[in-house]
Amino acid sequence: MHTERNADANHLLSNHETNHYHTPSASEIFLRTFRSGPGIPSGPISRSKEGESRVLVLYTGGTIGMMKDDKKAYVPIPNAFEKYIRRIPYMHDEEYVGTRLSATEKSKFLVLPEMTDKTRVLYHIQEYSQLLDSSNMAMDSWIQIALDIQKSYEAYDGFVILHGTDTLAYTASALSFMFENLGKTVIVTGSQIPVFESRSDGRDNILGALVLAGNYVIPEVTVFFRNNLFRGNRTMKKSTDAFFAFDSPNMPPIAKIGINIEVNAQAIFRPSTIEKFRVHPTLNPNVGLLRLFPNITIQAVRAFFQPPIEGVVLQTYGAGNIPSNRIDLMEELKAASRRGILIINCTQCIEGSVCSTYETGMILAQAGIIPGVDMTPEAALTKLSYVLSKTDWDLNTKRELMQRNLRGELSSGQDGSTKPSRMLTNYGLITKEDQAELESVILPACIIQNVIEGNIPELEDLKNSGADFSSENGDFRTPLHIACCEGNLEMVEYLLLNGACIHMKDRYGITPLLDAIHFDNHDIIKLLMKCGAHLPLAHSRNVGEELCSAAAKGSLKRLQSFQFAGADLSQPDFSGNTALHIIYVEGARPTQYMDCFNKVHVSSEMYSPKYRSQ
Ligand SMILES: NC(=O)C[C@H](N)C(=O)O
Repeated sequence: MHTERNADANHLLSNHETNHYHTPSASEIFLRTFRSGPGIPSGPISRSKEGESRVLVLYTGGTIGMMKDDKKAYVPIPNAFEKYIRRIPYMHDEEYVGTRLSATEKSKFLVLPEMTDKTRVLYHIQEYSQLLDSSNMAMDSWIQIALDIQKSYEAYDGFVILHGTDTLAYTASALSFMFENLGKTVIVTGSQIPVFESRSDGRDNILGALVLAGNYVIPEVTVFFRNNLFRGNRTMKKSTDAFFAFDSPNMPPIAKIGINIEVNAQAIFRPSTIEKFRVHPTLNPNVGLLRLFPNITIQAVRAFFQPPIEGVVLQTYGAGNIPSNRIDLMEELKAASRRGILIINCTQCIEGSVCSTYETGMILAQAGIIPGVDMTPEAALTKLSYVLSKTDWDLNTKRELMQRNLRGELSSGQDGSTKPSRMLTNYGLITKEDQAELESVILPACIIQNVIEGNIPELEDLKNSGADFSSENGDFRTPLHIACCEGNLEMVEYLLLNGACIHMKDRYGITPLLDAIHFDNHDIIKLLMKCGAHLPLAHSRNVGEELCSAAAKGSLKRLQSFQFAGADLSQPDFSGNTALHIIYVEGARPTQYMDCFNKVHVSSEMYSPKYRSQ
């Protein structure tokens, strides 16, 4: 859109090309620097990050690990997958393991070789005792996967689920609902040809999934297939034999792997609550998918709506239409809805949404059938199963939630368009091209500046312009890192409610929680803990060092910071001393610190000089 200001800016720019005496304005400097300045690469830049990330791979079965049995049919083979992967040099760096990992870690972890990506990805493959073709998987399998991730949630940075492709879209959709307040990356992948065969898509799929899960915080259940990362509850299996077997027809991929990894930050479904991650471990099995077809008999429909059914996804024609001349059918649907059965209207088309454009669609909405918008049948069915299993929600709440966008599974009416921020407009940078080129450079810097200044109204404006509050600066530091150092509790709360991820690490492996600890911002530490922040496990030795150093300096405040962050205060430093030893040696009265240590088992041994001298 051209406005007067924009016209001014263009005028200034064209003037500049002809007028040598013109002094460039700030907007021109921005444009010249970032639009065509030398040395500005066109794609994302690879930056290296210190340290390692840990990914848990849950291997549930599927073609990826199958071989042919004596009847020449593919079946999953136990205890073969990891052995095979360990022998592939691009999947496992034996040398690194030999020199860097402890004896117990060596047998547990595989490690990806050094790449241009940010961290070394260590991964542990947990093979299920009963490997399944995904056609044999059902709700109990989804619950088991969810609980396994919950059990290991704090020990890993990200999760990869190896799964058969046939029912993968159901599993990914179900997990997306069962994971409440998810803060880490969960990727489901599989393959069309087993990894053991020379021409397999499985090796690339697992490699890509590991690189993404180990380097990016994408707090969603996603599906990685053939270089594309899709939102899990938007996916469907679209091909029985192509390597490009999955697609998300109503949503572009969240990330694409090519020479560069391109993550579409705008597409990520960000957190907007201050709550800890938890798993909702039950699902209601009394749900079904009913696909209409011309001449469907009323007996078939009636049989479908018999108890114990509680929820039905009705797959209708086109934009959500049903034969309006079938009075018997409409009466049956109305009666079922009156009995409290939730009926969701989803299209049989692969792409698009249901709406009330036609009389044949409008009658369904009028009969109390819930519009499923653009949900896939897999998403609608698993969402129904999740919603119906909530015992503390009444029927109206369940009806309402089926229409609400819970995990990015349906388009909520906003077209995703953004308006230019006041800041860019003030500089006259308001054309679409200006925005696109500059937002990746200017918006993150503006966010950080406003975070430092505590300017929430300005951040609101930037948010409406599409600013991403999880964006990283050159050192991978996010607005939340900065706010935690600044000690502005209100700002931290604002960021957490508006898409900031608590688990993002900067170049040196520092999380926002560690920043809040280093600045002894106790209220912020408590708020982050409420949101599910935790100390990185790989940091435990350093925590011992820091505790001892705090004790040596007599910093009760720092010890309390670690206490509020859930640290084990009896953790030793590299020489085996604990903070309590140091306090004792320094001659401070231990009672002064007792409030901090009351949860620590203080044995007389821990005080003894004998222990200290070891
Ligand atoms: N490609 C595959 O993984 C198909 C297999 N039948 C499964 O779903 O387990």
